[in-house]
Amino acid sequence: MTRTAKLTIIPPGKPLSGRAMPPGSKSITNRALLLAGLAKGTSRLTGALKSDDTRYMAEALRAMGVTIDEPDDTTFVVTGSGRLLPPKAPLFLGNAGTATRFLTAAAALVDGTVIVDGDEHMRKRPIGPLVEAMRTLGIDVSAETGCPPVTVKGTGRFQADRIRIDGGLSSQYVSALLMMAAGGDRPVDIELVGEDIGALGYIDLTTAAMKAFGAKVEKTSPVIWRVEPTGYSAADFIVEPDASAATYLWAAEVLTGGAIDLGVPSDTFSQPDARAYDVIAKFPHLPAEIDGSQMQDAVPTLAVLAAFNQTPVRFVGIANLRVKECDRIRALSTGLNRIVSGLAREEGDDLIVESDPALVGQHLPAEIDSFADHRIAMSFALAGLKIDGITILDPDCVGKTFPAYWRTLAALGVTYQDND
Ligand SMILES: O=C(O)C1=C[C@@H](OP(=O)(O)O)[C@@H](O)[C@H](O)C1
Ligand SMILES: C=C(OP(=O)(O)O)C(=O)O
Repeated sequence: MTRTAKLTIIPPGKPLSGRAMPPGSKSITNRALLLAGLAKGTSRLTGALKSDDTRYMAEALRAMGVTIDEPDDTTFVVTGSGRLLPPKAPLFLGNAGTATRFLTAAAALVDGTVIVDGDEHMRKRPIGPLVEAMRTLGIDVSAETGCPPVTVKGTGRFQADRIRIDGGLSSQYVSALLMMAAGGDRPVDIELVGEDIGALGYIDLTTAAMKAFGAKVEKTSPVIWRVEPTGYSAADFIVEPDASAATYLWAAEVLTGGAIDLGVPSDTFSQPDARAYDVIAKFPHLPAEIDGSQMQDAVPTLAVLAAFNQTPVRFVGIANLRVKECDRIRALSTGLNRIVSGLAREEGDDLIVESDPALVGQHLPAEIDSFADHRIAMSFALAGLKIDGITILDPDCVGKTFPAYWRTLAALGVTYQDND
């Protein structure tokens, strides 16, 4: 299939209203796929996301002997043998952080060699802290550059009472070790070390998914989780809609003064990004400072929204946005300044957005580089709802987590000029 090079958004000139469902959660789908793959028996995952990131996870599990059927667009039927087998070739995981980090740790449960690799973007995303933590358990694992590819020469077992991990760069390292730990042969304490961790809510998602697949995990202190060596049992599991995807729809609603029914109340999500709802609801009076540390994937949405706010907004607690699919702080400041020079600036790892409500209705032709990052493409599309001339480069990159994004906006009344 050929990729669309660019897409220009035509401001709808009216409130966006109607029904628009976000897809299933990427974070929860990739946890459930792995846990179902580690279990013995058949699990049925419904409401799941089918996108690049979850396809990479499913393909990797198939390469390790798991049977995965896909009876419809939102269901995976996963049959595991209780063991992952060594794959014949390196696992290629694109730029899926969850799949890459989770499978690196799970590879320790394989008796044989697993090479975990990704695309050129993933090969720049750090995995050193996870690799180091695994090494302290005597697992033979190496990542020459501190980023993928990672080679794990597992024996199917590991010896550990305690694993210390710094989750400052990515909470996914912690989630990966927690999910691995239930496959051990004695109880393990996973202890967070280091100053800070990105969204702790992702750890809660992990422990909730583990419990749904029969694991016993308990938080014994603010920084320690005890995992019992239960392994996993097959389960039927419902994946909730994706809260990060929901942020674009919530923002589209307030920006256009519309009424979009997502089919799911904002307070029923268990994912960290649902916190963004209350912030978005304050528009056009967003706070002067927004701490993005506990809702990181919502920051691009909030930053583009901030451009239309009554007053400037400083985003803090977002340093690890520099090691996501791209350097998101740079991508946001670059894109906003392309619309109007001076609209955003970086101060260390903070992003300051100089709001300008008068942007609305202007003709400001700007080509926005997505940097192959779905969230940059999806958030700048919001600017195109109010400014004439916004063109998103590489719009197909939304396929990472929200393949129906452009169609979803179209169903609400947004039209495009296809530049190809
Ligand atoms: O655990 C997860 O599902 C995720 C954790 C976050 O990443 P980091 O932990 O790397 O910050 C988030 O940005 C990512 O989209 C999904
Ligand atoms: C950071 C993200 O993804 P991941 O780390 O799972 O690649 C994201 O989806 O915004």
